[in-house]
Amino acid sequence: MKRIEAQSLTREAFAPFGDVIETEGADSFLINEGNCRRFHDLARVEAVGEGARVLINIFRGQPYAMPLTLGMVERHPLGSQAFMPLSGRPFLVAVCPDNDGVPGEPLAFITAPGQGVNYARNVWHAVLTPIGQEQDFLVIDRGGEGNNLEEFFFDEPFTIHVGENP
Ligand SMILES: NC(=O)N[C@@H](O)C(=O)O
Ligand code: NI
Repeated sequence: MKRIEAQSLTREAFAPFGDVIETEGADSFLINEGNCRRFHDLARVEAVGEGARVLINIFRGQPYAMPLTLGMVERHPLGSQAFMPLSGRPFLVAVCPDNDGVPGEPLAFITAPGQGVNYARNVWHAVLTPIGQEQDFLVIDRGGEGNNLEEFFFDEPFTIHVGENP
């Protein structure tokens, strides 16, 4: 199996796949008479198709063994999908470029505490991947009519490593 090393998550590196949700480097301004700072417009939410609406969910994810064996990625053709952890633990993110409907080699990222991600519509990604213990996430994605899930199974899985010396 081909080995993939997870890299630290940055807005720049993740930009082709969506948004990094974090306060660091974000536009912000004071509201509520100066008692609150609004970190503004952090990610682009998309919800298209018949009856499309934006859903706010909480996902309670179970941890995956590391290194991760990645055999399948998925995408949502009708909407974006954002994952914001409700605790400070890092989690694993994996995305793939699209080559005419077929995912290319994955890129893997380890989040820093306080970072979340928003997968842009139709971006190939691994399912929610907590590390080490159960973790809750606020998830914003698309509801409505139609099929919003496309899965791709790799002929040969990848192994994704976090923080090891290659
Ligand atoms: N299926 C579902 O709602 N979750 C996945 O889309 C995922 O990205 O974890
Ligand atoms: Ni998804």
